[in-house]
Amino acid sequence: MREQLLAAEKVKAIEWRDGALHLLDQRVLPLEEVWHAYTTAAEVAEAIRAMVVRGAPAIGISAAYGLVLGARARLAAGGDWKAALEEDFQVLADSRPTAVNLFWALNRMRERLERLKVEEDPLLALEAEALGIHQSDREANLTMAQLGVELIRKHQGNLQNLLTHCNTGALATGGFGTALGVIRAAHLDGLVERVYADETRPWLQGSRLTAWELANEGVPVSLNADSAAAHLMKTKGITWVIVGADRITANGDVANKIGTYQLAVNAMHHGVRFMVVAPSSTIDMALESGDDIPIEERDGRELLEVGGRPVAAGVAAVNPVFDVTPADLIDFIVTEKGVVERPDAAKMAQLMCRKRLH
Ligand SMILES: CSC[C@@H](O)[C@@H](O)C(=O)COP(=O)(O)O
Repeated sequence: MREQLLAAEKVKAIEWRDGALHLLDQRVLPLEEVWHAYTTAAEVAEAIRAMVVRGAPAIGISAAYGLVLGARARLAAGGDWKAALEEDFQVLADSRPTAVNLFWALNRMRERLERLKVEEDPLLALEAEALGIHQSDREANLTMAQLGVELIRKHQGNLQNLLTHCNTGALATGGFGTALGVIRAAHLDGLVERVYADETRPWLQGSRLTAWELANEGVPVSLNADSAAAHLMKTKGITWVIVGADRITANGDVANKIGTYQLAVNAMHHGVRFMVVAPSSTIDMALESGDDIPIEERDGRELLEVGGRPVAAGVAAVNPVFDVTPADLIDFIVTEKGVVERPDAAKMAQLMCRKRLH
């Protein structure tokens, strides 16, 4: 199946070429396909903050390349370039708070920096590390897609109606996708009747990105208002909710796009299985539980305006863009190291001791 999945890898959102980071602008999809080139760490940080690039793994990969750009400028400036590079680490780390992949990738870059030997070219070494982070995410996607499909096949063999939230596909990762990777692979395996894609207010990752990715591949997809999910679970024979994650804590709690928590509550009520798909770079064993995860709050204008026009003038808005699903509402966490069923602290610790499966 791996070969089949590789052949199906079409859309890319991140490219490193000619010494620059090229990002497909996710703010204007699907109406326009616009690429921007970035040549400084500060520009990459701003692209992450403004959500030109988004999705936990994609943010981490972009930050790693951003650090390479920072190192290039600091080396050219001479002097104590490693000390000066700390500013770039900081500006990239400050771009978004919730997805731990960002900090994981920056830590990996820092570790590589600390391991530099005198005879090594620092820039080549850091570039190789960033490329390695990108490639390993791509491979993790393929492994998770296979594991997720096996789970679906094991639990129900016939055609499935699946529901997903936000965008977790090629646009959000270095390769095939996490949750959407499982869904795409399930479709290739002939297991999908229909995918219900939550529109994912307020930023509309579902309408603008997930529906686009699935429609491009001929996957039968229907877009629905987020608030329709419980009704659809009751009336449309949905068997799985499949979502990604931005941070998973040591006890198996999962932070993901706002609205995920209510999906999990509803899935439990309706006997619908709940699968979280995320690479181990999304797991933060330093945090005991989801209560410790910093939840990003974005500008209220995302709610108060539509296309720049006010729709609810004169009131305040509260706009947390992630929520935390408690571990006891989750049936499976699928990672490239294996699957955890009914996650808890002991099972998460065991998972993290395992090697990657491929
Ligand atoms: C593979 S992506 C997993 C998550 O990052 C995704 O579900 C999500 O919440 C993305 O949020 P976003 O605000 O679009 O960056």
